[in-house]
Amino acid sequence: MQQNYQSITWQDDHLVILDQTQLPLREIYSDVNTIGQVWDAIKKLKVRGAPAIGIAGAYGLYLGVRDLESKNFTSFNVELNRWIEYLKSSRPTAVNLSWALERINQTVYANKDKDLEEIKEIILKTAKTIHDEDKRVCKKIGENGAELVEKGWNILTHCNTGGLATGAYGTALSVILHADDDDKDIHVWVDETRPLLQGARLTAWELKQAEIPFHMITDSMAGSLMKQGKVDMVVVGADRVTANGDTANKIGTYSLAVLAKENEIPFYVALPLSTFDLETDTGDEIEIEEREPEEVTHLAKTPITPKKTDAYNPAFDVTPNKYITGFITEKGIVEPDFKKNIKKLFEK
Ligand SMILES: CSC[C@H]1O[C@H](OP(=O)(O)O)[C@H](O)[C@@H]1O
Repeated sequence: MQQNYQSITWQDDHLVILDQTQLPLREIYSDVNTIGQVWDAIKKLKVRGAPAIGIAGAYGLYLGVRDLESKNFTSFNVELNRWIEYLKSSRPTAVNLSWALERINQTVYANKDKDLEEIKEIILKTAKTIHDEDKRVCKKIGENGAELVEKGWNILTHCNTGGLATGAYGTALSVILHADDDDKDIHVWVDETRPLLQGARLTAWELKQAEIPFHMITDSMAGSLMKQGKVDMVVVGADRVTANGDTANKIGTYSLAVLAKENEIPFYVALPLSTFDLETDTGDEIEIEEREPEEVTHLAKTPITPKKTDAYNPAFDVTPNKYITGFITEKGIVEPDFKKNIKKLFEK
């Protein structure tokens, strides 16, 4: 299976990103040369999707320290951690950003006695490793998840969780890509995913590229399709899964999970281990990003409400673990007891 596009590429001495705000109408690749441009790209969802945000943040940290002329490691480390907090402020919910930055921070500290220029190169090398690992991990997630899919199934998915949202292949969409590759003759119901329409704009674009049959639906149609027996499986991505399996994901995911339970439809969350947050016990503690009301009151910058209309715009919601059938990871399928079995994923 070939994906002939990359959401993020490191090219010589800078990042090149596929600007996801321009898809599906325009495929615009932009050069990103500074940490500020990385912060802006993440904030404006030019780069988006939990794993892709982590990868971009890792390269962004290198761009932030590359030209530092610190007197010693201590002053270098102060600047490094200042940039880590800066990058984290771009979007708080997806744990992959803080996971990637913390991994680099720990690698730097383990090499603190090295020459500062060598440490900078180690930061870039670690960013590239995180990027390459994500590609392999997402392929494995797809292979593991495809085994759950039966021939002829109709699969419903939400938001965008494909190669655009990761290093390659994706998470939930990787399951769909690999099920199709295994000749499972699937069909996909693609939630448009208001307000930013990641489903309509990005998942539709990726499924067209993969030549996988799908129908676009409005978010409000999902329940009725389930009730009619037209959905065999729901698979979504995640931005942060806590130690007990509570899952933060794109707004609208909770409603899908409740509807799936009501209609006895398997509901799976596909994610890399880097999206689990074992430091957080339950979903009640997850910070949910609130975005500008204009994303709700406007469509493609055209107002769809009367002037000065107030709007509430949480980017994510939290699905309690009781609504989740299982987690599809690169290490296999995780089933309840989630607290126990998620912990086992991380045991050596
Ligand atoms: C594999 S991407 C995970 C996750 O990220 C998306 O959010 P956003 O488009 O705001 O970055 C969505 O929640 C996906 O499920």
